[in-house]
Amino acid sequence: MTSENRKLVRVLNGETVTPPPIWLMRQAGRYLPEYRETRARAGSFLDLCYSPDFAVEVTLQPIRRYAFDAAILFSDILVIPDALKRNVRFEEGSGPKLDPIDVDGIKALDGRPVTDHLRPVIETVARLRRELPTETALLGFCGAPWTVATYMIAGHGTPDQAPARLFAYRNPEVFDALLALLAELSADYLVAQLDAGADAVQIFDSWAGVLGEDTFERFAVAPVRRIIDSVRARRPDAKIIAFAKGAGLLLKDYRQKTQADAIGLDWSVPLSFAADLQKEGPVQGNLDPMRVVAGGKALEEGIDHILDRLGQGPLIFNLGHGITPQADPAHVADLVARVRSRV
Ligand SMILES: Cc1c2[nH]c(c1CCC(=O)O)Cc1[nH]c(c(CCC(=O)O)c1C)Cc1[nH]c(c(CCC(=O)O)c1C)Cc1[nH]c(c(C)c1CCC(=O)O)C2
Repeated sequence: MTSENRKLVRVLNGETVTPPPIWLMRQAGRYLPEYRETRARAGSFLDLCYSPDFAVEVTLQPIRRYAFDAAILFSDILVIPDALKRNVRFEEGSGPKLDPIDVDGIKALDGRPVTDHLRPVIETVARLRRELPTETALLGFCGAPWTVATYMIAGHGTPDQAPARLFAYRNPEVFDALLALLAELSADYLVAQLDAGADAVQIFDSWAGVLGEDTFERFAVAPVRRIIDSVRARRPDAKIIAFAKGAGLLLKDYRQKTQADAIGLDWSVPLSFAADLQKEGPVQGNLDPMRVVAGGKALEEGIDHILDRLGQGPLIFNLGHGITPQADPAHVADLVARVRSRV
């Protein structure tokens, strides 16, 4: 089967596919016992990301169980800061840690080694395309510059990204230079993933929701547009999903301003607004991950609301954010069965 016949790609081309293709953000992860088992064998989380054998294995695990319509490359958005020598590590239970960067550190950043550093990830993409069922789409991804920058500045996750917001107000030019560098490196990285066999790529702006109107334009929209323009200058047919979590009303012209093919929606986006956004093109989302933890009626109602409101147009069924470790794998099977039983 060729790329354009895979269901996810058909939707990205504007087609309404019934039932809609489904995949879940973080579908390879700690809710699966087989993931926890492989993770324990691999060593550190980054060892897992940089070992094509292990990364291929964990990417395939949720496909074997649920036959999702897309596999997402197993890696992390923080491999770019890791390639920039920010000493990224993942400590059990406390999230990612990096060496925080300051003005001088940003001025000294050297992006040249990034491509070499990320070669194992590109190898994983190539192997996945060979090993996946032919009907399964393969998604690559990167973090959006704003979201990646928030971790680089603070050195860890924060509830509101206050350190990055403050840094950006105090050092606007240096901050713009950081976003521009991250955009350029991310575009090269996405082109490499597409060339290795990814059918489409997703740009994760998980922290877009802490921005105001003008900073959303400068820090979220402009750098994502820069990535997309740079990728399309080289790969005009590249299919791109942009996910700006928490952006609310600012999603209104996000697709048009970034030129993304599809936009990802978190669960706080009202379905009436989502239906308006869908008139302009494909949308992806937006089930509350807690409904998958709860299961039963809460899960069924959430699925049905989305399919009732968005099922008549181009839709990629997904969660509104990543699946959590507490999710019961049996509830995921229920979710997939219910989406697929709708005609
Ligand atoms: C912000 C962000 C990160 N990473 C990512 C984002 C954007 C999406 C989002 O908002 O969730 C993206 C990501 N991270 C991971 C993937 C793999 C593909 C997939 O979706 O299955 C993807 C696409 C694996 C992962 N990335 C991480 C895990 C868990 C680590 C482990 O196994 O110990 C996985 C499976 C670690 C990670 N990585 C990151 C954090 C904050 C954490 C710790 C929080 C947590 O533990 O859930 C940074």
